[in-house]
Amino acid sequence: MSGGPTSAAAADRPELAVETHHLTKRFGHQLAVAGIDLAVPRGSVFGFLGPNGSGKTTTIRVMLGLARATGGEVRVLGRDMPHDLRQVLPRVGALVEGPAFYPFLSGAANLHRLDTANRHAPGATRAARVRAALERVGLAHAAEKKVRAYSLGMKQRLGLAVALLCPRELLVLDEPTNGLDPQGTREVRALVSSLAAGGTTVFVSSHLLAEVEQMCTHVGVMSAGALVAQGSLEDLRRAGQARLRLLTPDVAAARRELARLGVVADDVLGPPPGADGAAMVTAPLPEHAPAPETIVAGLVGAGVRVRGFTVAAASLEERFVALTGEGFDVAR
Ligand SMILES: Nc1ncnc2c1ncn2[C@@H]1O[C@H](COP(=O)(O)OP(=O)(O)OP(=O)(O)O)[C@@H](O)[C@H]1O
Repeated sequence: MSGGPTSAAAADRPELAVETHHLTKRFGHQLAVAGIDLAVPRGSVFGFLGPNGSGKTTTIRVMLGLARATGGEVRVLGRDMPHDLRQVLPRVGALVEGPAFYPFLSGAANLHRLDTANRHAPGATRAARVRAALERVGLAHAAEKKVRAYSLGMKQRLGLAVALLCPRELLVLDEPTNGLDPQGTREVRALVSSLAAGGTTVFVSSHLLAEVEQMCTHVGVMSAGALVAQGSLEDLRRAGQARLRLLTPDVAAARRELARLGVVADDVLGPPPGADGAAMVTAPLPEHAPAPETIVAGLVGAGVRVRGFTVAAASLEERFVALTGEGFDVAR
């Protein structure tokens, strides 16, 4: 089942591991995914970031052929989904909503069972692959333990091990650190990095900005079913508006001078403790604002006593809050 119009269209963008066009999913009247155009570069670690209920899992389920789109197109590894599901799925490892394990079987026995069900997996190497997958997720010591005695974090790791049983071109991980303690979270991050270093594209959803910042090269931001931003982490950082912070006792004069320079200050917060009557004036810097040294010169020239002055790029968090109107949980 190769060739045809599907492959021809996909060949237009062979650099993408996942590509969607106007992908839409409705549940009755509810629009869960609102016409999104995802572009996941091959070789990237793509963080699919968004608050709970923003449509991440639904998108992933449609990508993997677990749910049908209401409209739009999905291509995974250059092929049409769900049309080419049988060709695509053996090349994709997925951890979505935790696979069902038999509680009365050991972790290793569960992996054996699942691997046997995969007709693309060579039986001769099964035992070695199961061992290696358990080692990679740090479960070698619990290989023979029954899954009913596993903690939530251990089950999550076992789910990851399933995705690692065979080499894959693309790994799709839905909230892989859910249920893991900080140590487990670090290990998953390291695992994702080592997989990416080996050339696997990793698509990982998360509601934790800090997590995405630490392990991803690219990010797509979902908000209420819409993809509100997408690109490399660097691009998104650059797109954030810089902010000026000025510590001065001459607030009114500072605001006037800033306005003259085209910079509109935010409302001033109370004076910081011990700042000797000075207050912090902050302002977003428009794209064509004068250079910081010009602003300082203007302020000094207008008689403003400048006790502190910084210009800092917006943090990714500020950028995302601006995009989604919501805060993200920040992993500590
Ligand atoms: N099977 C379903 N039937 C009806 N509504 C659904 C169904 N699955 C998801 N939804 C709704 O679609 C919206 C998107 O849900 P989805 O699970 O994709 O979000 P999410 O970003 O993955 O959130 P979470 O991190 O909480 O899983 C939600 O409002 C949800 O209630």
